[in-house]
Amino acid sequence: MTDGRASLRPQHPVARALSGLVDAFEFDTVGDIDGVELTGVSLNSRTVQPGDLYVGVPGRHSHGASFSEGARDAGAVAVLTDEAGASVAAESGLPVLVTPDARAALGDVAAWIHRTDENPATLFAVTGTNGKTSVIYLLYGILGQLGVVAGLTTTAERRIGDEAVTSSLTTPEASELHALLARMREAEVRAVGVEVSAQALSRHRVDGLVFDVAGFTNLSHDHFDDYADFEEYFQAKLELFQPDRSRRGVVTVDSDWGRRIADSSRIPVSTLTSSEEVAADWTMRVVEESSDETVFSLEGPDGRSLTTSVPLLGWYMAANAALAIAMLVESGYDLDAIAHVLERDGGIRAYIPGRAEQIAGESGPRVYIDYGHSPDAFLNTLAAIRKTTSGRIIMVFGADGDRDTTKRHDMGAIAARGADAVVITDFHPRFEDPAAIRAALLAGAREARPDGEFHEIADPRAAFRAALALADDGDAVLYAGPGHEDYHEVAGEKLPYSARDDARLALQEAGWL
Ligand SMILES: CC(=O)N[C@H]1[C@@H](OP(=O)(O)OP(=O)(O)OC[C@H]2O[C@@H](n3ccc(=O)[nH]c3=O)[C@H](O)[C@@H]2O)O[C@H](CO)[C@@H](O)[C@@H]1O[C@H](C)C(=O)N[C@@H](C)C(=O)N[C@H](CCC(=O)O)C(=O)O
Ligand SMILES: Nc1ncnc2c1ncn2[C@@H]1O[C@H](COP(=O)(O)OP(=O)(O)OP(=O)(O)O)[C@@H](O)[C@H]1O
Repeated sequence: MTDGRASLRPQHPVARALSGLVDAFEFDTVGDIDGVELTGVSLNSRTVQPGDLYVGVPGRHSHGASFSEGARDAGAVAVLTDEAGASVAAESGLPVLVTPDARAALGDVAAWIHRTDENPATLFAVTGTNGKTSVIYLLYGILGQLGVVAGLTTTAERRIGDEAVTSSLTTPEASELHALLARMREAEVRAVGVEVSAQALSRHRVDGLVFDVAGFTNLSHDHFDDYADFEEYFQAKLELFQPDRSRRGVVTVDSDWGRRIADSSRIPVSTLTSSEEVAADWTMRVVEESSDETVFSLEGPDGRSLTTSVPLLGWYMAANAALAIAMLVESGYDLDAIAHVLERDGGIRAYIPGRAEQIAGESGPRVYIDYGHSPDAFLNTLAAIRKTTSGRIIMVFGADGDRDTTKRHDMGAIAARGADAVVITDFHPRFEDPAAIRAALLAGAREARPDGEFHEIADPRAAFRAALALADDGDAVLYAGPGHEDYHEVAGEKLPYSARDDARLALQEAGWL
């Protein structure tokens, strides 16, 4: 990983001969490959471990091949790169394998080194703009209730049973993903949930795998820094629903994007809806909503159904849970068996770190820490809180620096319309001017609601305390953006900051907790 966070690798890797890799992939070579044994693979010199193949690919800032000497010093035994990187890689003295596009080769190479095609677990993938992490945790929770040893990888963490490491990327690079799957196999994991971003599909991160079931949540405005427009973003997601990526799919068809995925996919697809107006194979209906639980029913294609609950706020969490259940059934689990364990346990058991996570005392306002950072996420979370709140909603949020700037206006506008008071603060300004980011959000808010109550407080700790001071018993404070994260990124530095911990502290200071 790029920021030095830990990754999970197999503890007992079985070495494979470099010459075998060269034969299997017909790579050109520079230097002597005989007798070299591989136990791992890394895309980053800073995470190389002894016995690794270091893969040097061109990046935005540099060509990875230029870090070959560092990789060698860390224990790499060979380098895989492209023509442009070959001569600089050879200066390391390591044997060099050459291929036209090393990133495109990485997934299959990592699968070969880690033998991830041998005795694979059932693989679930989820994509969509919002809800991916939530669906993966819900899948993981239900699998646990079914007694299945499961693993997951999401924006928040990579997890095998009680062992977890914090994620940097949403979807790991292929080198890390195959190592994780190999480690999971050692732990006898039989089902794995993988959160798949559009960027992962565009950048070969899930190459070398075919998912058993892929799920689609929704598509809305996000990542227009990486994709020119909706169509390009959609095409990236659509790739997951093709035979080289997945065997079957479950697609939420509540939007035209979902309908297009279902129509354009070349794998067998079941459809799912939460809307009264849409016909689909699976139908989810909300039965009852409260601040910390949503009861729903789900009817399947054969008329069988279940009614259960998810310990989370919002119709969309019921939709996410319905997608998880439909994916399990598509992979071969029996709906009645799922219904049985959910009834036994009084509903789905799942904890999703930092997604509408509630922090509240006996009295005082309910505080939600959320990861929503797109206009559609704001819209849904605010609507769900409104339904279950008798008092006012105070919303605190900022916007990512150096990421899609085109969504800021809508984020401000939706917050202004959906909340009673808004506190705009800093959220990972990165290398941008934080005041300019806040100004863009404020402009959207003021335009949508000229008479709205808006506060601008740069420091997130002070902003949250100001929001709390505006709230009373029966009110809700929504802090959208930081979710599970434990840092605040400013000018290339990750400063320690956990919104969840700080919210607890602020509630204590205010005498609410
Ligand atoms: C913009 C982008 O895609 N950047 C990715 C890219 O970095 P880069 O092009 O800046 O790399 P570089 O610094 O030029 O270095 C080139 C190569 O040299 C290697 N290197 C570099 C320095 C060094 O000391 N040693 C070394 O080996 C790097 O690992 C890289 O392979 O290559 C890196 C290594 O593969 C990625 O980690 C990095 O993802 C960054 C962190 C990123 O944020 N990507 C975003 C766009 C992303 O993928 N986001 C989605 C989020 C989706 C969602 O929100 O839903 C995701 O899946 O996480
Ligand atoms: N099905 C859904 N439809 C719309 N909004 C949703 C849905 N599920 C979750 N959200 C909203 O999106 C936010 C992010 O949820 P989640 O982390 O599960 O999505 P994600 O797709 O993993 O996002 P990211 O890729 O940024 O991690 C939630 O906090 C909530 O506000």
